[in-house]
Amino acid sequence: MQLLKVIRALLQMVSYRRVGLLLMLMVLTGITEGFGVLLLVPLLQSLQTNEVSEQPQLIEKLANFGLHFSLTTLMGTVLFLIVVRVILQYFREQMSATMQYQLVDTMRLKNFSLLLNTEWKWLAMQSQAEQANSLLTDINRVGMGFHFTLGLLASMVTMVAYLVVAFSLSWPITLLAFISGGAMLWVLSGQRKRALSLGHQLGEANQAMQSNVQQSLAGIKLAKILGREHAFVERFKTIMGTLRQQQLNFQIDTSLAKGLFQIGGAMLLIIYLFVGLELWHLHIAQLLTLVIIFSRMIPLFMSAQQQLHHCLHALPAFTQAQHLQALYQRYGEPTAPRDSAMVSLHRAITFENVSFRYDEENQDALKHISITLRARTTTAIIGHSGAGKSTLADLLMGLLESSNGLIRVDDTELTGNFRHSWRRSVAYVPQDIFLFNDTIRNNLLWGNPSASEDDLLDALKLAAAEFVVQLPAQLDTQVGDGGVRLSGGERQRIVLARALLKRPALLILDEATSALDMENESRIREAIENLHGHLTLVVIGHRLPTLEHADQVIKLANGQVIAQGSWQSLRQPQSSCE
Ligand SMILES: Nc1ncnc2c1ncn2[C@@H]1O[C@H](COP(=O)(O)OP(=O)(O)OP(=O)(O)O)[C@@H](O)[C@H]1O
Repeated sequence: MQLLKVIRALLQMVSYRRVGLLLMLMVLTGITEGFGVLLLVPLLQSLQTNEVSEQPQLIEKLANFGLHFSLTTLMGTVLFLIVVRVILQYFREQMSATMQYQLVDTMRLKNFSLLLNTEWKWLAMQSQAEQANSLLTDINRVGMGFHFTLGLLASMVTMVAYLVVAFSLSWPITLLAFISGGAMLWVLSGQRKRALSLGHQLGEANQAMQSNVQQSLAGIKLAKILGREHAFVERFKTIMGTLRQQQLNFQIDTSLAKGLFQIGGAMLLIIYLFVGLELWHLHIAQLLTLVIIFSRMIPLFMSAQQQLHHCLHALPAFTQAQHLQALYQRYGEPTAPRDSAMVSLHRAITFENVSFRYDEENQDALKHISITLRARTTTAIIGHSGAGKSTLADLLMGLLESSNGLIRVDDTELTGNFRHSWRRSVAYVPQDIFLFNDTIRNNLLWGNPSASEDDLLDALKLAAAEFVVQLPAQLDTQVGDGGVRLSGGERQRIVLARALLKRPALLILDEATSALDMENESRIREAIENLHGHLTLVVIGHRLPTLEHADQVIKLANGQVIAQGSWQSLRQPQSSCE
């Protein structure tokens, strides 16, 4: 029942016209297959007697329409039908594959877009491995499941064609075959349930593998330093073993079902032959054709059984993808207007008694914050780890929405659709530098695709990153994966240049100098000084080289503002920072 619902949902995702056309191709293939087999009766008779004598009812009916079969026309027609069937099958398979990829792309694109549109508050707490596994592995499994579903449909249509022909030859034997085949399916129903549960287990094992690979890659440097590579390899081996065992279990289960079906099928064929010849005294040509039909139906039945196994196996992957899709929709933001204009900041950003809490179980991460950040001034936010600095930055950017209190950009409340427009007008240099494995030029253009060569060079200069023009390939230097070919300080300055290219109304530098040596720190300080007075700047950190230049310093502790003012006023002994 669940499978039928899923098939309906899947078919809705691909074009109905294609589904209709595919079904038509399946039916046509079934008809040519059935008719070709039916012609075997007179063909077998003629081989025995050298003339076409007694014919099946269906063929006799065709004779009423003036269609007569001689031995040569019979042979020619059988051959013609085989060719037609092969051509139809070719188109059917092409179409199934196209539909499978169309489905995978549609699901993947939809889930990926919805994921990107979720509220940061929710997204920040999700497992990245789970999302990656669903987008990559699970949706691929759904595609495979869909492929097998279409195969199952095709097998069923062909079986119906065979059954019609078999009924027209001898309905009692066909009924017997139908009932015994059904009984065999019933006997194997336990195996189908096992396929479903193996599907669940395989999904979990895949996710564990994905998460392990991601974590190992992220921690590879640390593992090398600590000499713990073997620990990663051992963990990888354990998860790989589990995954392999799940796959093997499924394979064993499928082979077992296949073997049982083959033995059962052979036994049934012998029973049909005996009953047909001894009890119902059927004509040998009819009986032979029936045997041909049933012996073709047995592998068809078997592959239908296996296709059903594969469909059931893919079912949990579909359920998981749908479950995540529902979550993405539930925690989605209102759709961002694509062409919303950049917002300018003229007077100030104000927080009025703002509090924020990540979830009900936790305490407020920020409590009763009332601050003002005047346009084109520099504000430094300081405080110990966990004080709430990054949360405050996320609220400033409109990434998070306050749980209580009001945030205003000039006179506009930072809520609803305005949050999207505001986010586009803000630039952010995070603690964890993010660079694409591409050239410096393309990394910069990501900040502003329409920037000219001069804009790029100006931004690099402002960010104290002129070193780029000294490089042999200059802007076309490849930065490597995550920017590994550059030093930490160089990466940070390129990211700063990229942020500046956007010409933001507000620029936030989060721990911009935390990992830098003295020389690089002074370069960043130089960059920040360059920017002072040109745009609204917020600098966050534990240790700040720019405090003297900040127009105001806000000190946070336990989510509250405990001191606020100029650097000089905060340097008094009772309010010392760091
Ligand atoms: N995604 C999250 N889910 C739940 N709680 C969070 C989340 N992010 C931060 N917190 C909590 O909010 C509080 C403030 O964290 P925040 O990251 O803003 O501090 P911070 O001052 O930026 O710290 P650091 O300097 O270490 O980055 C902390 O108690 C932290 O545990």
